[in-house]
Amino acid sequence: MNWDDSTGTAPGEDAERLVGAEADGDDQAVEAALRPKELGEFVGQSKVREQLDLVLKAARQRGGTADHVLLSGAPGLGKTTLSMIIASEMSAPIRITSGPAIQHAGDLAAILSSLQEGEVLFLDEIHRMSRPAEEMLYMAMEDFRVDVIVGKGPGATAIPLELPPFTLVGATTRAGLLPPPLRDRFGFTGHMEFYEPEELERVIHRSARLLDVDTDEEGAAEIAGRSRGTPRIANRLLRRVRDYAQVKADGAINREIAGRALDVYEVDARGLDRLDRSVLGALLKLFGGGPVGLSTLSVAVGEERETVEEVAEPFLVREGLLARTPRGRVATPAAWAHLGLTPPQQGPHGTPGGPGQQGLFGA
Ligand SMILES: Nc1ncnc2c1ncn2[C@@H]1O[C@H](COP(=O)(O)OP(=O)(O)OP(=O)(O)O)[C@@H](O)[C@H]1O
Repeated sequence: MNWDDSTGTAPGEDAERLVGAEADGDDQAVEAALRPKELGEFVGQSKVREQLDLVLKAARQRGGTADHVLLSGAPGLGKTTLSMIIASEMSAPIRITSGPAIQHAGDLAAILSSLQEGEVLFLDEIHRMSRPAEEMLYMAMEDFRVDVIVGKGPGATAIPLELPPFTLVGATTRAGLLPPPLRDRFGFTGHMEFYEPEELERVIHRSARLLDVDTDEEGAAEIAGRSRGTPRIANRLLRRVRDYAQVKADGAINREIAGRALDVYEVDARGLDRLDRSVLGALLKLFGGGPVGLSTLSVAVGEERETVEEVAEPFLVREGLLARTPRGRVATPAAWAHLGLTPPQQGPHGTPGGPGQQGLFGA
């Protein structure tokens, strides 16, 4: 069986969902207020935190600039937050940009040449930078130098430009897409994992304090369980539950209020939303749990193939509810249990419905 642990999401579509991990406009305003400012305040990611703490302490003791840092992991796990903490721990200013914003090498040269000594340059979505900019970055990272090309064609000349030492913090959701020469130039790479429910509870309690919302232990646990391992989603759900508590109750959040609020928003106990449940529901009810081809499944739920594959499936796969196999999508026993359905009788070869079903629902 070919289990796929992809966590990539389609940025645009995911951002529109309450349980989407990408930031939406509403998040951006609040996130700044909720970001931890120091490494000690940053919840979870204990390995990355411990290792980064050493990198930063050592750099401070040497009175130098910290090594370049690469942070990889799914959206909303705290890469931007960590880059700001790196700058603050190094008492350095930070400049924030992203790969898609740097289309020409000249864009990058303009940023690099205006950096101050020790400054942190945060480059989000570093895997989406253009190739010429990427090549310029190699030299800047290694030698703190860039060649600025003046003129065009055969008369073009390269003018070397010295840069002050700086720390590049690159963030990527797809570390595998980075060319090895770029990856190798980072002194430290931290991989951000999804958060455990207890860690998300701490994030929620901290945010509730900052937002001045009364939340008890069980209320925080209820929200954490539906937050898909992601602090950004936890903070967003907390805000929606706060609204509900304010309008429908006395403003305080407990398990019952959190559960009722998130039921209104159609985020279930495991963090699945309407789209996830409709994909899973079709797989179980229409195709007996599969295997079924992606195209057939997409038509059945009335969604684009890409939406099912890139928006709904990664979380279903991660949760062990759906498997991508060479013969198509297959529901796991946990999927039947989650939707409260009984799987069909096991066939002689172990597949729900038996061998007669194989190949029935092609791509
Ligand atoms: N470890 C953490 N402790 C507390 N809050 C956190 C933590 N990680 C993230 N958050 C909160 O989650 C929100 C999203 O974090 P952040 O913007 O750093 O994620 P990101 O990984 O950079 O996302 P993207 O890849 O979409 O840019 C922020 O409001 C931040 O306060």
